[in-house]
Amino acid sequence: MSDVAILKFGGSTFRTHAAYDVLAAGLEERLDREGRRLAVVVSAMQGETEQLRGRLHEVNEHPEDATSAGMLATADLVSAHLLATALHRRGRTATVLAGHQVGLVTNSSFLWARVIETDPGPLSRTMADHEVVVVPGGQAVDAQGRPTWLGKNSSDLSAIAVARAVGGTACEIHSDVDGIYTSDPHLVRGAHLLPRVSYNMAALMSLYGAKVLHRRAVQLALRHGIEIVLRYNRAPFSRGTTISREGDQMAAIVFNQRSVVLGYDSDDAADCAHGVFHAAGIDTVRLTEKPWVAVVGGYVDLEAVQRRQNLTPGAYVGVPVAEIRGSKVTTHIAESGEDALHLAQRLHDALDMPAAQAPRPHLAGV
Ligand SMILES: Nc1ncnc2c1ncn2[C@@H]1O[C@H](COP(=O)(O)OP(=O)(O)O)[C@@H](O)[C@H]1O
Ligand SMILES: N[C@@H](CC(=O)OP(=O)(O)O)C(=O)O
Repeated sequence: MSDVAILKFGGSTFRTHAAYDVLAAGLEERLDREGRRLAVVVSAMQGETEQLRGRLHEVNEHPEDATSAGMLATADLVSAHLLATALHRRGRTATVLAGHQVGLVTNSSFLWARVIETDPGPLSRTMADHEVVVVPGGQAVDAQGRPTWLGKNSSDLSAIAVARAVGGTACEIHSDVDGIYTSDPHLVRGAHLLPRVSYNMAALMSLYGAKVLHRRAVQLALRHGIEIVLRYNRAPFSRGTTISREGDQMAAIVFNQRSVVLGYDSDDAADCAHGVFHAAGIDTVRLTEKPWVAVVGGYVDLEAVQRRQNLTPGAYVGVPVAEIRGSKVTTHIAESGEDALHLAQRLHDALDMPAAQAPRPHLAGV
């Protein structure tokens, strides 16, 4: 289906209900201009997924993963229907393909599910008689048809999976930034746009917590040769970064104030914890300087995971801030999320300095 454009709009696009009509107008303009059909993956309205998580935890502090998956994924479904109805109001043909309809089958790791099978049939049949097919991000089902969630911020991954299913060679990801910057442009002064980034570098940045793109989405795009184009989420949807096999040499400071480093008594214990988190689908980095593991991006009920997996709980060490120069990564540790911000700013200010003059690695507790 080469006449389909695949677009993803993140939660930052939907801050109000009026935003759905604004986006519908933008999509309409594109339909008229290009004549191509659109597969549009949308995220929940900003903050809605976490609101649902809060409601769930009010009723049960430790809900079962299958329940959380079923509940959290509904936020994106609501968003998909709001966009479809905004398009209908403009007289366009649009429909929603939810997780149980879209053809993505995952394993039964309900909250961090991995796609094991993609059936292109539902999308191609539905695209044949609709101008726009809207897909809620993050939703899928396991082999028994039970709802699964691809994880926090996983709409990017859904978008690449949709691109793959429709045979697309590019996927356009829209957000409140027009691309990947040398650090989070909302938090670090002087961060600048990187126009061409390689898959490997984008994956490395998201592994260390750059929220702009989901790590597994980048890996899936690399595997299937799908170019990722990052764009701003308001008309004229300016294009900032292209991710493909080629990218410029670059340096960046990556952090997420929700990430934590956990410390263990021995390297073996740290290796074991890393393996267990990894098997559960949770993004972690084994920091080799010490028996430490960085759990990246937050939104993990660490207490519950450690208890269920029979893991000795790791001790809080701090918040990781990664300095990436080419393929070399130095992880600095800040004492808190607030400190991580200051450390990131200092490291970013020093990015253009020769390595010898740059600040030495800062390891908390060392
Ligand atoms: N290196 C980076 N480049 C660009 N944005 C970044 C980077 N690191 C973190 N971000 C953050 O990622 C955010 C976009 O991701 P996200 O909040 O998930 O958006 P969306 O809701 O549109 O998917 C930006 O608002 C920005 O603050
Ligand atoms: N419901 C998802 C939506 C998502 O992927 O968000 P975004 O595209 O805004 O990162 C979440 O909050 O995790």
